[in-house]
Amino acid sequence: MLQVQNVFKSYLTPQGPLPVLQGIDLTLKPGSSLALMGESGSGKSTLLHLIAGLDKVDSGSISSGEHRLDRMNEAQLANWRRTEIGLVFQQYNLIGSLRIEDNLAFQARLAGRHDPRWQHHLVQRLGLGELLKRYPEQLSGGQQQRVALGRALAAQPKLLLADEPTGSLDEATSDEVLRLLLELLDDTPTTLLMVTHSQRVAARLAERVVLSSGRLT
Ligand SMILES: Nc1ncnc2c1ncn2[C@@H]1O[C@H](COP(=O)(O)OP(=O)(O)OP(=O)(O)O)[C@@H](O)[C@H]1O
Repeated sequence: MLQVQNVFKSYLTPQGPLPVLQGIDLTLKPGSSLALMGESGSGKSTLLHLIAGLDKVDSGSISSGEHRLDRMNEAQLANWRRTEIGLVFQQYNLIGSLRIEDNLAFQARLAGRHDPRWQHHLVQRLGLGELLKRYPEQLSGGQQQRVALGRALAAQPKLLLADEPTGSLDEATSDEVLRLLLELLDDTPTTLLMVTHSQRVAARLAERVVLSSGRLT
């Protein structure tokens, strides 16, 4: 279970501190799925980055079991990202110099959890079997995003953080990618936190929260 408690975060700007998160409370149960919505600039990516351990809170706590992210040093945060977090972005972020099969295995290898049988299962479920020897630039956007999902899930993360994962896809492709993701998550204890601007996408997840004026509603 991931718990965010009373989290505040500001950025320093030339005009002074810009308060972005002003008392965020959030609980993510294992296996749950939550859509994080809110206007552009409301702080959705900021919150995702804090949970991913890519940035630090000003105050408040983020905890997962006995792990306290807000008390981790850089090496511990790097380990948190490597072993517990799967990240998926709007722009796929595959490694251009690696074939699809090696992109898929990349994070699982880093996490020390490469499991050929689980990867094979993901390849089958995501329909990537014909594409394994290709490079990312030889794939469509929807295909690349399926690889990015496979890469994130291959490492069997506790938490999958997805920042507008269907934002670059047309409606039909977006629906297909989301369907595959939700089906795959049914087979795992992985929790999904997804930033989306789309009500259609948000409606497919179990829960929805909106970030506004630094707070969740
Ligand atoms: N590194 C930074 N330094 C200064 N200000 C920042 C930084 N990162 C983000 N901000 C500001 O913090 C606010 C929240 O940004 P954030 O990217 O979290 O919003 P968002 O809700 O994800 O937006 P979008 O939907 O447009 O992606 C914005 O006003 C943004 O300009």
